[in-house]
Amino acid sequence: MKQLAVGDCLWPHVRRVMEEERPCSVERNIVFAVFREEPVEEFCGLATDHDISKHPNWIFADLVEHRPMLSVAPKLGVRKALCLMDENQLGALAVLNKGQFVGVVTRQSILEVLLNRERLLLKETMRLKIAAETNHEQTVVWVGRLAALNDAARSLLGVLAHTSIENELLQAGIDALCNLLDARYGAIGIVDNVGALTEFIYAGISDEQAQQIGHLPEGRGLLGVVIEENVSLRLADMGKDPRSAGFPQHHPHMTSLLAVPISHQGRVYGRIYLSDKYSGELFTKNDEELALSFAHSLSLVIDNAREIEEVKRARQRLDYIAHFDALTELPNRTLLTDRALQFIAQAQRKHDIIAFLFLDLDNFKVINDTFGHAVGDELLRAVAKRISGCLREGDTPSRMGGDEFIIMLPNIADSLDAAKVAIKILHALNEPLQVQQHQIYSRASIGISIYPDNSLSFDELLAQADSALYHAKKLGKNNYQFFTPEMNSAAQHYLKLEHHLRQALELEELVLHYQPQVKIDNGCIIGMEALIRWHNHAMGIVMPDQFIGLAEETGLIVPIGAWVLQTACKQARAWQLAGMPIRIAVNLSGRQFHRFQDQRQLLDVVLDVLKETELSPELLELEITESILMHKLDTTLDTLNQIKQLGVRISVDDFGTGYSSLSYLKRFPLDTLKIDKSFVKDICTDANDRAIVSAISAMAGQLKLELVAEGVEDQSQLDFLGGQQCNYGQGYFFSKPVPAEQASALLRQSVLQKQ
Ligand SMILES: Nc1nc2c(ncn2[C@@H]2O[C@@H]3COP(=O)(O)O[C@H]4[C@@H](O)[C@H](n5cnc6c(=O)[nH]c(N)nc65)O[C@@H]4COP(=O)(O)O[C@H]3[C@H]2O)c(=O)[nH]1
Repeated sequence: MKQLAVGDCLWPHVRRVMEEERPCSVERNIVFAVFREEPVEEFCGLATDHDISKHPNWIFADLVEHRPMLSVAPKLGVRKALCLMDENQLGALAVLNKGQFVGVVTRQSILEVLLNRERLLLKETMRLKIAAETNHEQTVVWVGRLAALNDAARSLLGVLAHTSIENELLQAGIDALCNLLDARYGAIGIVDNVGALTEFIYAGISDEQAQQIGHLPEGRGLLGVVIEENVSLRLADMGKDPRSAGFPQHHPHMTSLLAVPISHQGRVYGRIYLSDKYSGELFTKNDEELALSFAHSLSLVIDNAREIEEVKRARQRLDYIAHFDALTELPNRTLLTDRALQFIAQAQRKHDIIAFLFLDLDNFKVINDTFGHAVGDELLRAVAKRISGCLREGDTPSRMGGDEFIIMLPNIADSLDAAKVAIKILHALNEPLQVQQHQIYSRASIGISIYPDNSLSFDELLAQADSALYHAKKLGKNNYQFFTPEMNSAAQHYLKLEHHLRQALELEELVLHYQPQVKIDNGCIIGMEALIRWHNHAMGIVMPDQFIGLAEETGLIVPIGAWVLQTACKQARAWQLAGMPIRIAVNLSGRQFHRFQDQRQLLDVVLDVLKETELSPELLELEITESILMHKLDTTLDTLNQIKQLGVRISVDDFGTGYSSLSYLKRFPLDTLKIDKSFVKDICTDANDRAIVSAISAMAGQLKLELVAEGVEDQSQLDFLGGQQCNYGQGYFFSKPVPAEQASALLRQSVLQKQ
């Protein structure tokens, strides 16, 4: 027979993943082939379910990094591959052909192919046996074949002896043995150190029967004798043997029995039994030898597997000690360094930002001296927990020793995010910790460095975070500092803004200004856009561009947005009652829209406001951006349709600057497009802008959408727009956004002009 090569034994359960992915739910026996994006899908290693269960928080890049990168060619013989796996304590090897990933070979995939081969050989032998009964000459051939079969079985078992024990393999083993010896029933039972049955692999009986039999304690009946006395039994009618009393009653009736212990050097690991040949013949001495040979190999497998298990556990322990801090169970400096170097390498390609926070407790020495080391240790554990509770899943908190912790935040949007995490940690540590019977305040200081702004080198970044920490301590402790003064002042400004914005609604610092939207051919006002202004007592007037983003990030956009809607509708209702019914346009930002939408609130808020202010729905226009439309398409469409059904108008703001998919214009229930002011600005000098505005005008005309040109500042722009199918304009040429009173005056004037 042809020698088996690894290419013939590829494992079918292989999943391709990218190195930055994080394993989620892991099915047993899946092997992950890990690739990196550049150079084009380069194979970088394997990760198994075992690796993942050892390090559940690692991304694939971490897992691959800590596993020997071994690969074999498809033509390599299976024995060599098995030796390689044993030598390196690996359950799977990558198969590469000229550097290209072909697949994965595992112990089990090799053994399954071997067993299949054996089954084929067995079938062939049976065929020959039948032939031999009719043709005497064939007997010689059959004997030769049987010897070959025994050889094959031995070599298979020899291989088995080098592998770990797997239920599927035991199943294949008992099936092959039953076939080989023509037995109706058979089972392998493995017991643990205290004699309890841990595995029960059977053939010829139902699962239900097996369940009842498999749960019975060992040490009873004939099979108990085999284990307790470490002897084989070969009986013509087991019912006649008085020792069979207590044999599992749920088993189908058995007459002849062959039972052998699975033992090695006096230690019994279990037993194999076979019973009732189909032919009605009794088990022979030869049968017993074959079963014993199988049992012997199996005992080597189990012996080996238990030893490997012990070594593995010891290795895992060592691995853990090498990478984790024993006191807090956080990663230690070694693991942090490993991860940081990986993230930095990745960040170089992806232009990510990484923050390193160096944290040191402000009063640890005093606490240690006052309450003793046991309390100190417990405090450090509690602090580690508090720090971890402030972080996201991908962040790495680590302990350097003493009361020093380093926290790595990969993938932050900007350095301000690091400041926010630092504040969160400081707040968390400002709450007292209950350690034994003591309530302890353990405040901290934090120094922050940022990759790549401060440095590209990990060592330098740590030194910078340390020096920032020193600065924070000098400034009076319980605070954080960046390595550079610019970052500190940017963070301070941002936090000041946030602090004030949180109070802006309550202190009634927000007001709306209104900017007219004008019909180009007669100059009459047809609507007003509500634009928010913030008059802060300390900072003066703050424009929306400076704080809407912050409001979105902090979630303050929800109450602020509701206030804008309410105030604008109230004003529009007042104008309606004063005989000047015009449309009021209110901006909805992306976060505001989707945050509302997630909570199924947007529709409710609009309904409530319309009810409360009694404004006619057709006088309200919600301005949304193209990006809102492109996000969560289906739910967005639903929400907009519901809003539309109320009679409220919908317009697309800053049209032309967002995603250029035009298909949504047809799908969504839109009324108005607002051409972005950047196109209008150079309309008289830039032929491209002119072409864009003409195209948008023609398209809006075809789709029966109203068109408003934003940012109209002079007559020449207006003249050009007048020549297009653009009926409405908005901009400084007509009026800047003005407070409500001035807007009312403009409206009255417009009404008079109309009359
Ligand atoms: N250069 C120039 N600019 C003109 C002209 N005419 C109007 N503008 C300005 O262009 C902006 C138009 O508003 P937007 O595109 O909705 O852009 C708005 C909108 O996206 C957002 N915003 C304003 N108020 C709110 C609000 O209540 N809620 C939300 N979510 N966003 C708002 O802030 C952005 C900026 O608002 P503002 O600073 O008021 O700036 C306004 C307006 O003052 C002109 O002729 N030339």
